[in-house]
Amino acid sequence: MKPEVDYSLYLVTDSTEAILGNRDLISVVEQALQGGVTIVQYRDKTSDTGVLIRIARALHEKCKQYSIPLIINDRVDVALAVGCEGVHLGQDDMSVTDARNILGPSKIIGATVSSVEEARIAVERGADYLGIGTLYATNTKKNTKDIIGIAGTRKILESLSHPTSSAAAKQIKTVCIGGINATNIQRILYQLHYSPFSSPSPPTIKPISGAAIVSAIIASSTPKHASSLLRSLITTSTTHPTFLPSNFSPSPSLPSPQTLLNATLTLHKTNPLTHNMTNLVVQNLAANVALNIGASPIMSTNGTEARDLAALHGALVVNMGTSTPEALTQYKLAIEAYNAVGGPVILDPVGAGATAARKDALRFLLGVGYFTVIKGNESEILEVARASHIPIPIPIPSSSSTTTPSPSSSPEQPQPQQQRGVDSTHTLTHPSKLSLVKTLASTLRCTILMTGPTDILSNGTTTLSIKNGHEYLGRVTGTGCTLGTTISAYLAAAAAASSTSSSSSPNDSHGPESKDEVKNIGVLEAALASVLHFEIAAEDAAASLDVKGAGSFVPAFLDALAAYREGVVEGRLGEEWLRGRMRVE
Ligand SMILES: Nc1ncnc2c1ncn2[C@@H]1O[C@H](COP(=O)(O)OP(=O)(O)OP(=O)(O)O)[C@@H](O)[C@H]1O
Ligand SMILES: Cc1ncsc1CCO
Repeated sequence: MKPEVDYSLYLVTDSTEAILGNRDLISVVEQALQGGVTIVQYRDKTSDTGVLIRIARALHEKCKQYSIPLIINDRVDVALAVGCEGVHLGQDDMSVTDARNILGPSKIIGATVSSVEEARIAVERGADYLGIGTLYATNTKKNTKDIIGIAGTRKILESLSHPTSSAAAKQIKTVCIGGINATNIQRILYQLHYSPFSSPSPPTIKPISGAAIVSAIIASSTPKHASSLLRSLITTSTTHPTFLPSNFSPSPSLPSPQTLLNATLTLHKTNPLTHNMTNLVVQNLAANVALNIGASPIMSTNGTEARDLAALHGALVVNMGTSTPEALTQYKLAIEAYNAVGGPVILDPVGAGATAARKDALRFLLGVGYFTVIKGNESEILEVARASHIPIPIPIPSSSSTTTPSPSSSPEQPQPQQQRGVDSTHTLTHPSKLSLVKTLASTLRCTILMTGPTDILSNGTTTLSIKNGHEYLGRVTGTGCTLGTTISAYLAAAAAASSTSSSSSPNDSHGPESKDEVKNIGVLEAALASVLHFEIAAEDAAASLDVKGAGSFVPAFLDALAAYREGVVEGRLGEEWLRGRMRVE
């Protein structure tokens, strides 16, 4: 009988100097077993057969003491010699069929796959589980060909659970591998719908069964502690992962005007901190926008103070506008600090499609942590989609546009234009934008806002088009960036209000009376409320008699942002008014 295996914390060993150092592998694995790894794979690509068998035998003895299965990488002969529970085969190793013939039906056979086709073949040949990857580049694996990210892994999981897939595909166990550690494991499992139970949720995707870890345990100076930390992170990831703000809930439909007004009242009442790691161009404007909407801004690019700031229940904006290699390490510290306490984090990948350095920076940041909201103009969101391995829609053919094919483009298909600076190109049809934003949101399990004359907002379930705003916004630099600040303030307020009693407030006002109303302000509601505050204020400012152009628009806009908040707080701007002003569908 094949043993029932718990794949949730799958340890893969590495005996190389860079990872294991001069420590004894058996003792490191024993500590990992004490910490709670649920399955062990002995992976050693260099030792001679005699050494492999000796170490495998010793590892098997230890694993048996903890009733944990031992799998041998590649070497079916070694697995046979020691009589352990199974083998793991790479694409260049013996085929699953041959291994099954040699080992028989009772042994566990796993296969590495990095595409839907490889997964299909491994299932057909009778593999028990799939090692899907590489998720992220690591020091030991930098080959970008195999790096498939969250979207590539999800594509494989989706194919396995497709209605037309075989029963074996639906039942097969799966683990993800590549660059997984304590800072990212919850986000990865969340984005891959980890479930210790086999019922798929949502039904379109088969949940991942576990995560394979190499250096986060083997290279750790305290493998027992590293393993037990990972184990507890896996366990809590099924209830509420730490990085999710407390008000996170997938909203089913268009939020009501009253909920949106409540979001503004909550912002006024909580006066939240908005921590901006933003570009040099917009520092001052962003701080002034924050003050006028009713938030408390701090502009800080020093990642070492992020933990202290994250404890103040604010939100973080990471804006790549003028970032440097050094800035990226500071962003990482800050994102980790906010993720650790469930503080909302907004990513604004400014100019992400313009240069190789920005493309790399975006890929780095997407691997660092969870973003509650990712906002950007069309070019920037297209680059987020590329970085997330999501197919790019075909742009509107334009005889006047000089399209620059991207490296991945097929010769026949026009590709969206290369972003020239921080400004956006406008090449997609509205339906393509809707579909892209929705797919991106559901793949990354976050909220995406694509700005432009019509903004598109989606949490993967509800997708909205927002037609408010004024063309002056497009003629003032950094309005997209300051919209990011505005969103952060609304998210922080909604998260703080949902986790504390609505009675504790620094400002007196007619705030939302019932705690339930506050609880209804999820991420989508807060994001929509912030966009409407920003854009209706822009419309009001542009209509002011003193405004003659983009220059005089800026001070009037700050005034209008404050006037909007005051109007809502004083009850002059109510439900009917907002219903008449919002152009959302
Ligand atoms: N023509 C327009 N009509 C109405 N609103 C607009 C128009 N152009 C931009 N906006 C609004 O301006 C804000 C910023 O969006 P935009 O797409 O210009 O951001 P961005 O390119 O990231 O800006 P920046 O890089 O200058 O910060 C959004 O609220 C958007 O709705
Ligand atoms: C102009 C500009 N350059 C880098 S950031 C920025 C502000 C608008 O995004």
